[in-house]
Parts: sequence; C-alpha cells; structure tokens
Amino acid sequence: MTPRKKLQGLVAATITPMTPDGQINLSVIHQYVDYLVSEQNVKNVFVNGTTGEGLSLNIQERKQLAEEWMCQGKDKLDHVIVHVGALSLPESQELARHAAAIGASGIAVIAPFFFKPTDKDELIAFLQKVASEAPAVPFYYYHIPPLTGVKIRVEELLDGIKEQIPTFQGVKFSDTDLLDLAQCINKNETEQFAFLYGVDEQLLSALAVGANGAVGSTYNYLGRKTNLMLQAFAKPDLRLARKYQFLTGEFLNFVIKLGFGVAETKAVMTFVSGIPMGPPRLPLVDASEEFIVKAKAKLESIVWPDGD
Ligand SMILES: CC(=O)N[C@H](C=O)[C@@H](O)[C@H](O)[C@H](O)CO
Ligand SMILES: CC(=O)C(=O)O
Repeated sequence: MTPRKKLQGLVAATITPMTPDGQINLSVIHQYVDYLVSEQNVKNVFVNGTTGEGLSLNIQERKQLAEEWMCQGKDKLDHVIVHVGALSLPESQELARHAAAIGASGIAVIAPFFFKPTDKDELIAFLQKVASEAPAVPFYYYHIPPLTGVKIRVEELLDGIKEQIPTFQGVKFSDTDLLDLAQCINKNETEQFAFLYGVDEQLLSALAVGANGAVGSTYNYLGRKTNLMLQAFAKPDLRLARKYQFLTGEFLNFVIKLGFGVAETKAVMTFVSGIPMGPPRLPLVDASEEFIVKAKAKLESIVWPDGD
C-alpha cells in the first residue's frame, strides 16, 4: 500500500464474493484486485459496506475479508477502507481494532440503525467510541439515510467534529441532498476532509459542488468510463463529462426500473468481469435470469464517446 495520499477519485464499493452454497469466497479476491486495477483503473476499495453485504456477515467473515483485501491489495491498491459499522458498539470497536492491526488505510462507520441516535450528539458519541479504538487510522462517517433511516444532516454533524474525533477524515455521502453536501464542503474549506459521493447516477452534480471523489457499486464495472468522466470534468470539458454521466445514468435508470440492488450488482459484475460473485445472502435473493439478459443487452447497446 502506498502510504496515505489523500483519498480522492474513484473507490469501488467491493462486492463480497460467495460460493453457490453461501459461504464467503476469498479465493477470487486476488483476481478481483487485478481486474479493478487493470481493467477499471480503480485503485481504492471500500470493503464490507452496503455492496459488500457487510451487515449480513458475521465478525469472523468481516475480518477475513478485510485481511484478504489487505493482503491481495498490497503494492497494487492505494487505499483499502474497511467499513466497521455494526449495531453493537463492542463489535464495531473490535472491527476497528482489527482494521488498525492489519494496516487498513481508513475505517468507516454507518449510523446504528435499529436503535437510532436521535440527534447529532448521540451519533457523535457512538462514532467517537469506535474511532478511538483505532487512533492512528483515518476515520470516515458513512452517511446513507435511505438505508439507515438516520437523517441527521452532515453539515450539522461536522460542526466541531475534529475536537471529538481527531482522526476524522471525511464522509462517504450516499444521499441525494446536494444542498447538505455543498454546505459541508463550503463550511469546511480549511479542513483537509475528503467528501466522497455515493449516488453514482448523479456524481457529476456532486463534483460541481466540490466532491473529491466517489465510493460506489458501479465503479466495479463502470470505473473506467467514470474515470473518463472525472478527467473530462477536470479539464474542464463539461459537454463530454455530461455525456458520460448521461450514459452511465441511462444504464442505471434502466436497471433501477427493473429493480436494482446488491443482488443485481453481483450479477452484473459477474457477467462484465467474468469473476463469479455468487449469490447474495438472505434476505437478498438472486437476480432473475430476465434481469440478467436485459441488463446485459442494455450495457452492450451503449455507445461510449471513447468508441468502446
Ligand atoms: C444504496 C446503495 O447501494 N448505494 C450505492 C453506494 O452508496 C451506490 O453505488 C448505488 O449502488 C448506485 O448509485 C446505483 O444506484
Ligand atoms: C455503495 C457503497 O458505497 C457501499 O457499498 O457501501
């Protein structure tokens, strides 16, 4: 791992490969790392998050996955961020200590979502207890209100956060509220926080208000195209950047109408990369054959500006 460049650009939210009988399948992670680096030009990963079904795995499995990503990513990946959020504080702390022990480049935590924090102070208190178990590891808050139901605005959360969480380094922002994101960026200009956006279909809008990069499921298989969008934005060639966003959006709009979640992401990644991602874990169920046929045809029908 090359040490500690600021996290920016694309981060793939990794899928957890599983065997047909539902065990985690560590044996393909080596190939998965090579695929991301050489085929998608993506060198950062976010392990055990939403796409990785992190909350459906047991502690042992989460540790094994984090270790395997660290081990296979050594000298190949720039950042391995491990999601260590859990409903149980001691479990989350144990995962944070483990991530620190294996040398993870960052840890991230979602808000607990069964018993929920009702205000900023309760949420910070929980995050602080986890972060302090890994005092040398950059800490990211993972904001994903559509799944956690915790809608505390990030702008409010960040106010004074460094005093309570000295390792605080940024936010993975998976919400459509771009006003909140913009205010976060605006109010923290002097900090070196990383704002990583997590709604892939509208990343360009987040870049416009100053997001530093993105964490998402689609960068597993649309990383190369999305990198071209980032390049066009940086140039700036906004017409070209929009073209890429419209096309990735065309695919996502199509699959979202069919029903698109982690199971479908596993299926898409399997047919695009050729690496068997296997089934999801219950309560998620396998994507249908009909979904796979239609999604594949849609993806193949898209004509990209780079002629690919
Ligand atoms: C809810 C969810 O899984 N969000 C992902 C990451 O935050 C995104 O990468 C989406 O999968 C993507 O934007 C497609 O909707
Ligand atoms: C999508 C995302 O960022 C995650 O899987 O956590």
